[in-house]
Amino acid sequence: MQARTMVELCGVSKRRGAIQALAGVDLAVGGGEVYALLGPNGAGKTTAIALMLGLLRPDAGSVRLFGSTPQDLAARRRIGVMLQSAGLADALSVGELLAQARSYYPQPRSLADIVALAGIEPLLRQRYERLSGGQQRRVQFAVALCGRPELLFLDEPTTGMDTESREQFWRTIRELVGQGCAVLLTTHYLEEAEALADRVGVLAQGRLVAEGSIAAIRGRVGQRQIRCISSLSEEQVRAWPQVHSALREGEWLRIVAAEAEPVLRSLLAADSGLRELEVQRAGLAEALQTITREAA
Ligand SMILES: Nc1ncnc2c1ncn2[C@@H]1O[C@H](COP(=O)(O)OP(=O)(O)OP(=O)(O)O)[C@@H](O)[C@H]1O
Repeated sequence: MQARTMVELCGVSKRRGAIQALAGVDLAVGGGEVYALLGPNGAGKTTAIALMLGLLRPDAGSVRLFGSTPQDLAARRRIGVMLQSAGLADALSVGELLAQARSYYPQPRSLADIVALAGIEPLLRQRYERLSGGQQRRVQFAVALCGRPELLFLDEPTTGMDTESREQFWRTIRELVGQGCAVLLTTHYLEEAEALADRVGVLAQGRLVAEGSIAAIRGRVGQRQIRCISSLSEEQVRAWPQVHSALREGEWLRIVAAEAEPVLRSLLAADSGLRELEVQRAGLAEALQTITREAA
């Protein structure tokens, strides 16, 4: 449990139609923390957010938002939300949308600050429905910032944004986090999780199957990939301790091993003609694939 818990799911289960969308999930986001919820399509990420926002109620377990129920108005005033479906009034201009969103809060963020943080100055007079998908995402972000949220929910926030917009978005998130804002983020862009998240939770088929820092998640899959040009046979290498697999691709030998060093020693001792030796850690993508495959 984090200090100053902002939102938490305790033993939460939720069915959606015939699907067990979440099963016994415990998860908490602490003050000033960026928590990235990752997992394949249908893993339950959006369902988890909908429960935290009080849009759905759990079948079992409990949901707390700032220590209250998510339906509590005072708790809801402390959050900002950017969902996959925005539900903004299409025919309004961006300026009108922001005026409307700011009017919901007793002490809204200034328009100038919102516009600068979201980078939407050139869009203010345009009608929302005429904006591109990436521009609409930026406006949705601006709307989420209107109430000076202490906790931001961002469900796949940068889908459709170009590289520059995405990087500006990341800089803004870091600035807000620097001011003490916490973030619950879902994303399919692993570089986004790597750029922003203090902690990662991995959902697979409704269960939280791994949780920790990016380094810890990567470390759960401690495998090393070794690549070299060698005349050794796959069979010979496979017989060595620590080696999970060895595969020949033309003159290249590709080895996956639990630990690199003993395999490297054996390779160098067995093949004096060995060249182009490369060793890599499993990346976050490989780690997530392995974790979700093992969970299945
Ligand atoms: N309204 C609904 N009615 C029935 N089943 C639903 C409904 N919404 C979601 N589901 C099912 O619940 C499961 C979890 O869906 P959810 O949207 O939470 O996944 P997700 O991890 O957010 O996926 P994605 O990465 O595609 O956004 C899926 O199997 C989905 O088909």
